[in-house]
Amino acid sequence: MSKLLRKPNNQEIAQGVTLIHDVTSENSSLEYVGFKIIDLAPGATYTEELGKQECCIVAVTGRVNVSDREVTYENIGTRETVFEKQPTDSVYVSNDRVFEVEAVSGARVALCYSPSEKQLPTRLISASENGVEQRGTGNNKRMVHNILPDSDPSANSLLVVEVFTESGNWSSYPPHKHDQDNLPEESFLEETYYHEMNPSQGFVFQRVYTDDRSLDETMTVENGNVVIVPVGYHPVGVPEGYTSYYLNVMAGPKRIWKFHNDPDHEWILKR
Ligand SMILES: O=C[C@H](O)[C@@H](O)[C@H](O)CC(=O)O
Repeated sequence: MSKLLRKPNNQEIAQGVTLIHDVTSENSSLEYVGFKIIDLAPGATYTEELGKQECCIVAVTGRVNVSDREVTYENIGTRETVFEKQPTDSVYVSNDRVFEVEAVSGARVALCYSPSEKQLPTRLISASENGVEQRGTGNNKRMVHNILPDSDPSANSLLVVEVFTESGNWSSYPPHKHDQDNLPEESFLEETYYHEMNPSQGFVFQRVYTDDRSLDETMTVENGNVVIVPVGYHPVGVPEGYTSYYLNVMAGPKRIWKFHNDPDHEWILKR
């Protein structure tokens, strides 16, 4: 199995708290992005103390209360399944803070991390603030919810977005990359993909590859899998009959999303 593909790992870490994914710089080649998925039973609480990291807490499904022990955001979250396709609520918590997530209902929560030195205010990013984009044409259409885009100054290095791709369509396509710290041409952002499919037995194909093909992995990605994108192009293809969801976390030396399309396939955009 590719080292870029992570399957769900249901590890109960506290009463009613199950760790599904935990991508760190210790167990991956990533230096900027960290990512967790936790499932919380009703009434269960997850607490974490942040060092020099910031965290975007995304209520993927279900409802939670989020506190940094100074302010509490109650009953956040908007959906029982991501395939309701409506934006959800998130909370940004900066470095050197503690946060607590308490489940109001059964909940799945994404914890999206990146480096942070300058403590910024804790902030609710309400569903209504998500910028919704219909991106692409033909069989390249997808819907994007911008949760924490580079246009939002709330964070120091973190970018968070979720993407819905319908049956028979492609996303992150034409293939693009952002693995060079070479602005204004391109920024360097590591990335993680947390994938879900509807119906849940579905799969998508995701390729992660570099111009010189020193990295070239094509993965069958199933519901609940994570794909790690340290470098390279990273297109996703969705088979007929299924809807794809993924949550992206990006971070790098500069908080700018400036990607470079694969020149072999950029003609797609010029039809
Ligand atoms: O670089 C960003 C990620 O690859 C996705 O969020 C991608 O941009 C989604 C898309 O445009 O299809």
